[in-house]
Amino acid sequence: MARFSANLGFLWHDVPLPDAIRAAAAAGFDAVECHWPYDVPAKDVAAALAETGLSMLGLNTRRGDLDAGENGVAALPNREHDARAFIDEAITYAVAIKAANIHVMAGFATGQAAHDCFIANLNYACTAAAPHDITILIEPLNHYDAPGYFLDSTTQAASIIAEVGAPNLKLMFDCYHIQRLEGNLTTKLSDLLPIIGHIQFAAVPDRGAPDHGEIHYPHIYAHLASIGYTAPLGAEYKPDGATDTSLAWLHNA
Ligand SMILES: O=C(O)[C@@H](O)C(=O)CO
Ligand SMILES: [Mg+2]
Repeated sequence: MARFSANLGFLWHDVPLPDAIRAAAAAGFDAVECHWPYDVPAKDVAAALAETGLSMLGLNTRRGDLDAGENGVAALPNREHDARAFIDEAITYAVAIKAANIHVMAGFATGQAAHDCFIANLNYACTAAAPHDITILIEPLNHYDAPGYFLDSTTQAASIIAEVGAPNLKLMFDCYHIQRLEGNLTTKLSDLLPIIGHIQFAAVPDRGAPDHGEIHYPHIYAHLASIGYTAPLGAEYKPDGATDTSLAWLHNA
């Protein structure tokens, strides 16, 4: 039977993070994950996790200058100082709340200099994270929602993971983004299984609850079980209204 992690960047995003953790536990999720928890003291998040018994699976590095529309800086040449400060900050926070994964956000960039910069920053992140048993994740984002994002295919992600060659660098396979970019989810999940560190999902194309749209998720759950993937799947969707009224898919899974 599939297990699920509530992505609190989208689910219960309207309540403080510790309360969102409690809500996810009450709803029956097996774990939680978040985007950018940095405004909340780590001790408050750790206390809610201890109280509920849930694990925080992951968090993201900061995006950078939001007013300037940044969406990560790790592939931005000449921003190494910020990229590494964000990586250090994410590791410190992840250690405090015992989070297993950090998604290092690449940003809007293209070309060889961006590639070289991303590789160097990922090397830095993997080396710094390894003593804490933290895995670094990279996530291709679809170019409808995030046009110009540096990482936009599974082929590119697999090639970067091979080039860095660190055992703690893995792919965040977000079924929503990969369906919009490439499709062929069943085969891609099998082929990429050795480098997958975490899986997320949502309906396509509206990014709503995973109970409608062009992906039949019960097939994906069964396929993942058949290939031995048993980690919680990250429900990273945008509820149409209150999160609590969007959970029929969870109770029917
Ligand atoms: O899919 C997403 O957008 C997220 O997983 C994320 O980390 C923020 O861009
Ligand atoms: Mg995602």
